[in-house]
This record gives sequence, structure tokens and C-alpha cells, in this order.
Amino acid sequence: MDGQLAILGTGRMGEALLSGLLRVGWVKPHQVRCSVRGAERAQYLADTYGVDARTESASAAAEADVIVLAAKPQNLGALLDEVGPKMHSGQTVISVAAGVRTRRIEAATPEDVSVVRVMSNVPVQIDEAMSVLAPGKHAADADVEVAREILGAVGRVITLPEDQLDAVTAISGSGPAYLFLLAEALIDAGILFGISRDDATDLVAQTMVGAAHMLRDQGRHPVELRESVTSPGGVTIAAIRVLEEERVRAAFINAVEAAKRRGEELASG
Ligand SMILES: NC(=O)C1=CN([C@@H]2O[C@H](COP(=O)(O)OP(=O)(O)OC[C@H]3O[C@@H](n4cnc5c(N)ncnc54)[C@H](OP(=O)(O)O)[C@@H]3O)[C@@H](O)[C@H]2O)C=CC1
Ligand SMILES: O=C(O)[C@@H]1CCC=N1
Repeated sequence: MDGQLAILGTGRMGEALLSGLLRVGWVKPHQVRCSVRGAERAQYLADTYGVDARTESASAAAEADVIVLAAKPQNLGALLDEVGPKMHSGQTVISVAAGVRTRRIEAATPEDVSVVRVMSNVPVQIDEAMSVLAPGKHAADADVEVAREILGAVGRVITLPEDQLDAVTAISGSGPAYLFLLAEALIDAGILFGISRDDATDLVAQTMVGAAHMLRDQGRHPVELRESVTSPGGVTIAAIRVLEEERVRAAFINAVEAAKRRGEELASG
């Protein structure tokens, strides 16, 4: 890109974006200003990536063409109070904060600042993120394109209306946590049967990778994929029966609904 990028709140998400964008060459270190609260963290970012890292955000925001907001939702209000008055015409703001509506950010920034809200997820660290963009009121195609380039550096990107973003957050934003929990449970089952933790982890991780590739790349329905594993009178159906008796499917749907509700609470609080 031409111009300057600011990443405000460079924690896990912000750092993953920073490292991905530098790796693909979308920006050079001298184009990037990062902000955090802690001086030690700022020093780490400067030493690791050769970027300008600061403990105040207002100057970084004022100097940038594109501003990524990557603080926790609970800290975003304070961050916006600090940087909003320093922003100016023509800037693009990309917020990755869960639950924070574009209209909340638009209210804290000058009239002609464009806002694009993003929900990404933690595989952003290995360039396998699923990111969903939702343009705000003033966002033009060019602003969405910038967001698409940034998130496209670290995974897949689609655009959806903002009213679907709390659901997206609960499914793909939080989704890796559900799959890690499932992995823990399957690894524990292996340990119960005397398989070493390392071997059980290998079994589970590669099984998840293989299954994920089939689901993503073969264009087949998950029911068909599951049926292809479930032999009549065989082993898998014995497990499926228990999962259905334990209402695992309903538990997942209820869990995602609870996550969506929490996103809505964060938005209104
Ligand atoms: N983790 C995940 O899987 C996902 C996270 N998200 C969203 O990404 C955002 C970031 O999450 P995550 O990276 O996990 O959080 P982290 O806590 O790792 O990072 C947040 C960063 O924000 C900094 N910060 C907080 N307040 C300020 C401020 N006023 N000025 C400057 N910096 C500030 C913190 O600085 P310091 O370290 O110095 O305290 C920290 O580095 C959240 O809004 C979350 O909703 C979205 C999808 C998935
Ligand atoms: O738990 C959270 O609030 C964030 C948003 C989605 C994933 N992690």
C-alpha cells in the first residue's frame, strides 16, 4: 500500500495482522505505527518487527491513512475517546473488535471517516483466518477493498451485512475455541485408553485437519461426509447414537446462541 498504517491495540490479533501484512509485503515496517498500553510490549513489537511502536495512540491515528482498531471491546471506548478527535477526512478505520457496531465508531470519529467492521478469528496467526467484513455507513468500495486486502493477507474473506456479525462472531470468531475443546475431549479419550498424550494429539489434530479440508474443498454436505464414515452396523454409529442421546447438537446450537447474546450485550454496554 501507499501511505501509513496504524494498528491501535496491538495484542494477539493486532500482532497477527501486523506479521501477516509484513510477510506478504503489503506494508513495509517504516509505514506502520503500532500502539499498546505497556512500554514493554511496545519495545517487543519494535524489536521484533522494526515498526514504530508507542504507548499512546492519538499521534499514530493522526498520521495514518488506514487505522486498524484491535483493542478489546471493553477498552475500545477509551481508545476511541483518545483517538477520535485526532482523526481526519479521508481515513479508513477497520475495527476487529467483537460486538462493537460501526455506528458506535462513526459517532466517535469525524463525519467523513469510513468505518469497516471485521470479524476474524485466531487462525489469523497462520494465515488461515476466516474474516467477515461489514461496511459502515460511509464506507465506499475502496474502503472495503483495503479491508479485504488486509484480511486477505491472512486468510479467507467474505462480506456480509452488519446485522449478521454477532452471529458470525459466535460461529467463526469463537469457533476455534469450540474445536479446541472438542480436541481436548478426544485427546482425553485417547489417554483413557492408554495412548500417550503426544500420540493422541497427533491423531486428533491430523483428523481435524483432514476433515476440515474435505468439508472446505470437496463441496460436499457435512451429512454426506459423516455418512461416508458411518458404516452400517459399524463402530461410528455407536458413537453417533451416544452424541445424539447426549444432545450434543443442541448443546452446540445453544452455546452459539449464548455467544451471540454476549456479543449483543457487549454492543449495548
Ligand atoms: N482472540 C481472538 O480469537 C479474537 C479476537 N477478536 C477481537 O480482537 C480484538 C483484540 O483481541 P486480542 O488480540 O485477543 O486481545 P489482546 O488483549 O491480546 O490485545 C489487545 C491489545 O490492546 C491494547 N490496548 C488496550 N487498550 C488500549 C488503549 N487504550 N490504547 C492502546 N492499546 C490498547 C492492549 O495493550 P497492552 O498489551 O499493553 O495491555 C493489548 O495489546 C478484540 O476486540 C476481540 O474482540 C476477534 C476475533 C477473534
Ligand atoms: O471471546 C471473544 O470475545 C473474542 C471474540 C471472538 C473470539 N474471541
